[in-house]
Amino acid sequence: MRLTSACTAVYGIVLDAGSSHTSVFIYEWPAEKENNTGMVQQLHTCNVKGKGISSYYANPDGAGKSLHECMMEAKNKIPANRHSETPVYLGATAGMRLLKMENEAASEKVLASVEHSLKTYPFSYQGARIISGQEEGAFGWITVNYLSKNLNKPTGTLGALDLGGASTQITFVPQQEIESNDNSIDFRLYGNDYHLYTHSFLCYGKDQALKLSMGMKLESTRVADKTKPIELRDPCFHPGYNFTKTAQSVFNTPCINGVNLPTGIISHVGLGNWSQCQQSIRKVFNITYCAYSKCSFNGVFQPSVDGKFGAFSAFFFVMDFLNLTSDSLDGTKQRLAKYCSTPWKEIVEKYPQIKQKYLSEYCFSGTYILTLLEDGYSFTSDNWKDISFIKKIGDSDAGWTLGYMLNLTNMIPAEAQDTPLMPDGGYITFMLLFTLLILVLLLMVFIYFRRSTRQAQKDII
Ligand SMILES: Nc1ccn([C@@H]2O[C@H](COP(=O)(O)OP(=O)(O)OP(=O)(O)O)[C@@H](O)[C@H]2O)c(=O)n1
Ligand SMILES: [Ca+2]
Repeated sequence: MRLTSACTAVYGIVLDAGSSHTSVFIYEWPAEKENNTGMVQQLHTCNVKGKGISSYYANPDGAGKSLHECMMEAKNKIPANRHSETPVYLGATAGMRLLKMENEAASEKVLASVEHSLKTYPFSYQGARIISGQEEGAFGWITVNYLSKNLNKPTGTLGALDLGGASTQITFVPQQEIESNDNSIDFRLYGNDYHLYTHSFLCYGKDQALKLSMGMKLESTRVADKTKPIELRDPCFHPGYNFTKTAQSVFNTPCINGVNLPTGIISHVGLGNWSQCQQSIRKVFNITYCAYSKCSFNGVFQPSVDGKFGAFSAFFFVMDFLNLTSDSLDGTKQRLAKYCSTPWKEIVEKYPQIKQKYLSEYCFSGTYILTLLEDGYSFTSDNWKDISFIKKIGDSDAGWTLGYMLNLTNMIPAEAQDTPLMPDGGYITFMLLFTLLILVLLLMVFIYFRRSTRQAQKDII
């Protein structure tokens, strides 16, 4: 959507360099209203072709080059006279966090490549960096609350649930004390103090969770004949699904280590059994230890979920594809069970336009989402309705990028502002009309006095 107001528009660009892909977001706002909640809007978004920047670890130059088409689109969308003042930020998330863990030099080369590329465009380059999981969670929360115009009102806030390919974030204002400093973030925005709980689970995005889960299923498999493919009988894939994959393609991740995994060819065979699938997914959440009064999983403190939540990114993509964005928890389980047991052949016939790689994973992904929300975060059938699966709020995508830009451009003041710092469009119009009215009145008074003076002169004559 383009702003129609006559006042000058200001622009900002944020690149979301995710584990699975990069998106370029262009934001626009009227110069005079920058301190109001909900004023910044998404003008345009462009999906970079190909995979995320971390996939260029062996060919770092390719990472920078991959951004070209979308950056040219940005050049065309933003008026040329605003280019030099438009800030560009790139934030990389879990894919680059994992690459940094695995090969720091390679991650630096990839960042240098995107930096070099972004500096070739006529915008104001402001940096390319790996953002922390805490930032990712907190800025996602700011985005959804800014867009819902919750921030300068006394109303409750919206919790934020973000599911990516390689990590997942949960952020909300809890009722109870935050027992761990790592999970606590404080903000003062528009004169209100916010005490947030946030956690980012690296390796628990949906692509890495699939690898974890497949790895666990194979861990116990004894390989008798190394020349034969190892059979992985998987309840999370449709009956009739049968593909061979290299072990390398599945287990090439620092999220899986120290386990005795096969190296050759895997024959991945679907069983289509939802309840067994859920059982297998539960194993990726370690709930055996907790040093706090309460934990989600893997020993991470989590207070009870409270209030309403917006669940975006892959939470939305998957639940929207499965048509499960507005069911009860029980209804969701039943429909998911039916979907998982549908033969692979039928699924392929029903969705010929969707890439089979993605199509094959929706049963796993839907079950993973359900298990993460119910067993991991402790949502129940009572508060399931408090989760809204969303892509956008108004015209802007829910995600961390908008919050990140608002923060870096100092667009959210800590204190509430009663009077506008700069007169806005309405104020100027009002003052013009008021001045005009005074002038007309003065003119009328002047004409009246002249007439009555002349009449008085005539009367004397
Ligand atoms: N229309 C779409 C878009 C994406 N995906 C999938 O959703 C997952 C996560 O996508 P996204 O939220 O874009 O993750 P990233 O930002 O790339 O990953 P991360 O945040 O972990 O860095 C990926 O498996 C992707 O293939 C999907 O199923 N349907
Ligand atoms: Ca993401």
